[in-house]
Amino acid sequence: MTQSTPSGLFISFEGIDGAGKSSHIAAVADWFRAHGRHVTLTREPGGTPLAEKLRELLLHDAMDPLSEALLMFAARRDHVLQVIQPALARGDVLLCDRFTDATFAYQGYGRGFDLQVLRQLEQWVQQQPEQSSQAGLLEPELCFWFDLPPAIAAARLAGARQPDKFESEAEPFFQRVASGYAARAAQSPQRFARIDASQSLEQVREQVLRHCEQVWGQP
Ligand SMILES: Nc1ncnc2c1ncn2[C@@H]1O[C@H](COP(=O)(O)OP(=O)(O)OP(=O)(O)O)[C@@H](O)[C@H]1O
Ligand SMILES: Cc1cn([C@H]2C[C@H](O)[C@@H](COP(=O)(O)O)O2)c(=O)[nH]c1=O
Repeated sequence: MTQSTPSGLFISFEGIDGAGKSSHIAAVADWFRAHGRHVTLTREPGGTPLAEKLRELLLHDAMDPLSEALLMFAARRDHVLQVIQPALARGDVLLCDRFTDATFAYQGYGRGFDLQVLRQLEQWVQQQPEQSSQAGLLEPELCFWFDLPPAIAAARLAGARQPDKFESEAEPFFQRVASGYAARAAQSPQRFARIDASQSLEQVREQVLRHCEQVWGQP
């Protein structure tokens, strides 16, 4: 069950590396601020001092798929408790650069890690007490999914920055990750807004802001 607090709004941004999501989060933040909302901007893995330390390990150190999945969820647990739940309880719009859909796409589909184990970890980390007003699984109300063929993403990233462990993966890995996002979107179409990220920066921004207007722009 998707659950948000009465007034807090949880939105995530997803896609393969280089799909362009980070280029548009600030525009969404500005859109909500212009509509009178307080915005918390954060990211995964990361978002707290502990989770940022884990991010360094995750993005740069070789490890087996189980260690990678456990560290992703350990970072997430701290992030949920220290940042996400408090922000939603305050009624903020919380914009998160990646969340658990990334774990299913990268560790599940990309690495081939057991999806059932990921679902169990998700329950442990994101389940909120039944007796609380936010009972159910904590997850984004909406995920902006920046959909882009891996070959185009790779061309955009080439030379843009020093690649980390994930960005150094070859195209077949990103084909699997992309199929993971497509599968997640097919399973929960009401939670995903697919953005055609192959268009120009300006056109992509228009798609994203049009979606904001349609969903949250009405008085
Ligand atoms: N629509 C676009 N057209 C052309 N280039 C783009 C477009 N969107 C982003 N870029 C460029 O592609 C590169 C990757 O963009 P960005 O960092 O926003 O992607 P990302 O999805 O956040 O990647 P990552 O997840 O790896 O951090 C940047 O150099 C950015 O300027
Ligand atoms: C949350 C999360 C992230 N990842 C991967 C995906 C990216 O390659 C990096 C994060 O880098 P970004 O530039 O900040 O997007 O981490 C992952 O594999 N699993 C996850 O759950």
